[in-house]
Amino acid sequence: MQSLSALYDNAALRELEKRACAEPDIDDTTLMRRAGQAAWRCLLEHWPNARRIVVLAGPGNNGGDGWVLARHARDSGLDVCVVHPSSMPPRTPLAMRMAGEYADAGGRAEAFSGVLPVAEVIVDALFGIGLDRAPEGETASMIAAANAASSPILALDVPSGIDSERGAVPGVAIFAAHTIQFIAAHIGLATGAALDHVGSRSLSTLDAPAACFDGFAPKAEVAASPRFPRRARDSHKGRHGHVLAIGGEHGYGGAILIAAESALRGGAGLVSVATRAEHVAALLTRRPEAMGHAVEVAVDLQPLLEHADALALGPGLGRGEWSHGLFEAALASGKPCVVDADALNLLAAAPRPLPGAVLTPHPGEAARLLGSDTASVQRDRYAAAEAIAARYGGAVVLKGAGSVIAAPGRTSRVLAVGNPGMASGGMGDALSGVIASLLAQGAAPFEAASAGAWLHGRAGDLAARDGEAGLLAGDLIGHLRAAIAECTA
Ligand SMILES: NC(=O)C1=CN([C@@H]2O[C@H](COP(=O)(O)OP(=O)(O)OC[C@H]3O[C@@H](n4cnc5c(N)ncnc54)[C@H](OP(=O)(O)O)[C@@H]3O)[C@@H](O)[C@H]2O)[C@@H](O)CC1
Ligand SMILES: [K+]
Repeated sequence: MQSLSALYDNAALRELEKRACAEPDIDDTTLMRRAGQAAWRCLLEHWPNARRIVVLAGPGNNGGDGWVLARHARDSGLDVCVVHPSSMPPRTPLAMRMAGEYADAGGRAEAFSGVLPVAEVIVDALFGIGLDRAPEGETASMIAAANAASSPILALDVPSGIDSERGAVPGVAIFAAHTIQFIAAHIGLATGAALDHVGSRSLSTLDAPAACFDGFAPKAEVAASPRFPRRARDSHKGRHGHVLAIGGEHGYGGAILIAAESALRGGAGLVSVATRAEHVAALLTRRPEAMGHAVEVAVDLQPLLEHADALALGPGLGRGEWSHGLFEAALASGKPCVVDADALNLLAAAPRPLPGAVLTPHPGEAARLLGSDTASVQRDRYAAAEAIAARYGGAVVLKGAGSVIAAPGRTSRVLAVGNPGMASGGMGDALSGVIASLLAQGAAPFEAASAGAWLHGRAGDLAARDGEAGLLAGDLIGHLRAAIAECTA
């Protein structure tokens, strides 16, 4: 049974289409008819009162789906106009056939003249998985005109202009109210810039037989909510792990405080903090449950490392001599470790394999780890996360809309929780804390990364019920306990 959680790339979708067409009672025409009909049903479900619709039809089979929908809408008595680029009439045999059937039935179609007819719903069937470059000229104008109209847009398969494999938006792209995907969910619609364009999402499998999916692992999957066992009645703090948070250079005390508090709310039995002496009093005032230790030289870290089960290394760490010393001592301990913030920058400058670690870069830090640039990371977030995992050996959480979690030999996961209110200072420190907390409680790096990122996003969503703008890391941390409770058997 296919779901929106199993994500496929375009090669897989094309192969699935081929396999479906090899079934005795299915051919490519059947699939396109089913796609157009499923899209028509979807339109009716979302906009049952629409009387006038405009269908933007591109040259390929995505356009073909649009012509089928237009025919159904017309047969049902709606006022329908199909608009196609004047320079790009239907080009594939299937699209030509569906356009012909629509015309034979007396349907209205016109070449784009610069303005779109007025409509209550616009159907976007310009480009689907076949988009291979940024739309330009006339097609870019059609997309801009559709976005500028006040009508909601139903996108067929992919909002036109989106790279359905990578989530990137190379130029202009449709802002859909809803996107109905065909056969299987597209990996690129779950992360990055695409998220602002897809609207709500649904999937029609076009009744492709389940056997078509045999031997086909998804390229990625949407991270499911983690499951935690209920705590034993005779539990004690020694059973729930000891986190050591390391960071807080002069002038950067807030980050390490947030990481420590988040590690406590993530369920760790004990949390120690190794930081500059000036931050200890503030830490203990804010969170007396944490144990603050003034560490002025790396050697002071040794006894603390010995007692720790996992480390949160990097929040406010800085990049000076003190920072280097703590960074090297922490990694030399071989303890499970979250490497974040300045520790990622130190790692980028002195790369080494860290198989037991969880790296939590934002796109800028990811670019430094890969020796590339932020735009390249964002152009293919899956590839970037997987490349970091391959290069450094541990688990990776590439932060940003639709955070991607990767590790060598594992199917990548993408988060469907979280919200833009979380774009504020301290959120990354809170993520480090909760992942370190799970590492300390015994989770393996990939599971700690995935479960920690999910809890962080879910707590952010709970906090955002009071509004997104102005949401603070401290507000999110206040909801971690509830998020964990939701996931506890
Ligand atoms: N997979 C399945 O199982 C099923 C798939 N189905 C449907 O088929 C869709 C895939 O169809 P598709 O392969 O014909 O590609 P599609 O997205 O229509 O575009 C290709 C055309 O656009 C052109 N073109 C590309 N980029 C451009 C640009 N920026 N600017 C201008 N032109 C550009 C490109 O031209 P070219 O690059 O050759 O110049 C080519 O002509 C899929 O998304 C789904 O809706 C369903 O019907 C049934 C089941
Ligand atoms: K489309």
